[in-house]
Amino acid sequence: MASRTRIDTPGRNEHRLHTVPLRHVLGGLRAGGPLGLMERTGRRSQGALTRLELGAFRPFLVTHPDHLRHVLRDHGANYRRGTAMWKAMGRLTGMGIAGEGPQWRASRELWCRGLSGGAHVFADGTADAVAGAVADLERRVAAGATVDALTEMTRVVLRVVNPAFFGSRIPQGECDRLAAAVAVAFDSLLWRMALPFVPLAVPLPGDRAFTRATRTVNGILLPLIRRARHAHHRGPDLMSTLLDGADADGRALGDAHVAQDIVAMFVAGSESSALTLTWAWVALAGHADIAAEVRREADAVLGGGPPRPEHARRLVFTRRVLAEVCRLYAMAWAVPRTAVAEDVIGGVTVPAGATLVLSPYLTHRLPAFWERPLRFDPGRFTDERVRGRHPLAYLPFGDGPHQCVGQSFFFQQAALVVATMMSRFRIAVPTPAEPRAAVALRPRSRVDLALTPRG
Ligand code: HEM
Repeated sequence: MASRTRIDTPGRNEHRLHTVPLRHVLGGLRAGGPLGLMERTGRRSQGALTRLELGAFRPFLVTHPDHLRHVLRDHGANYRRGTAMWKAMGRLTGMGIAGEGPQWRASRELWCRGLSGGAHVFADGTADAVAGAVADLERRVAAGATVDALTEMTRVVLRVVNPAFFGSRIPQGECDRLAAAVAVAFDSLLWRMALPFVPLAVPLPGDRAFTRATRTVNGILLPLIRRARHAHHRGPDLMSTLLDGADADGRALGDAHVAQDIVAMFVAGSESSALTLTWAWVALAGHADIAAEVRREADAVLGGGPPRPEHARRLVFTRRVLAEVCRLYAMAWAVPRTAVAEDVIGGVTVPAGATLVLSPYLTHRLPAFWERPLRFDPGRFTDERVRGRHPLAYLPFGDGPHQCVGQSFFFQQAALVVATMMSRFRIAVPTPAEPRAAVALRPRSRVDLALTPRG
């Protein structure tokens, strides 16, 4: 399918360029869509730097852990976010945590401080939110009924977000309305992402929906921020951390900066968490022995009672299961970067301005780093096996300066969600689910969960 244009060190995939001509790109897309094309290309290139020939647009696909270390760590300053996707997203998420430069750094420091301190400060809120969401579900479903996995996981995630982000300052209904509006605004940017050269003055599909949705977002967030700013008492929640923090010039963050950072958090954190939890049910349904082990651990740790913050740390096997879900269903299947200056990666010249697409999804399937990569095996995440692996062979949360700030928050809430659900329900997924590549890795069709309360 593909041809090799240059071989610097024969037999060593990290030192050659692999090219995929346009007709093969189109053939691959027709046969299996974007994800099918990626999987086919990944199998052929086996970690070699790959150039996809798409006419005028010729991105490099980067999957080898050594190359990822080069781009994300060793020469990270040369690879920035300035791709069309990030530029379009900037209209929604601003130039704080979702940007680059000094304002991004100031925002990042605040979010890291809030989330690392928060892991214990708002952990009670997280555990209570999980308990409440699962109890609601128990009340709503009749034995054997099926529910939409993604809808239910989104509901749980948003219950957790409210105390963590807002100190439960807004009613849950408003938090859900905010999340829905952020999702609509984000989806409406698709045309602007695809056609970044079209000026804003020229209307594109999605523009009106974007304006309406951002009006809703601001209508909910800005009054909330103003009230919190003038309140006498502020809590340990993330919005308070932002309000008490300073920007790159040492000034308090403005209302718009705080609002855009919160929107960025919804975009980065909510859907990815809900989707990963959805994939966890798909994976467990296909592996009865692993599911039984998760249930045994849930019963032993929770003891039939509600989840508590300290349980998250003790759910060791469940966390390994989640780590393996993040490997096989890497939400951020493609992470774009732009090269600022010309560079050489593994002997291959990458020109200034080139687009690079890093693909954790493909890296996680490289047989040179993962034995039987398609097998679901949480045993890959024992401390010993993690230590024995290339540090960049596993990067569902990215790496380098922009590495995810919500990783430990995700594992904490997700472990509690899985354990609480397992201790309350017998869970089946009646129809197998396959992934498709949208901005995140989504199921091709609705994933049903058949739930039977355990009594
Ligand atoms: C399964 C869940 C999640 C996955 C797979 C995930 C994945 C990622 C990845 C791959 C990146 C790096 C993007 C890049 O390099 O351009 C990232 C960044 C980020 N994530 Fe997550 N994430 C998850 C959950 C969360 C949560 C729960 C939050 C917030 C509470 C969050 C907030 C962020 C933020 C703010 C960034 C940007 C950091 C920066 O640019 O400095 N993520 N995430």
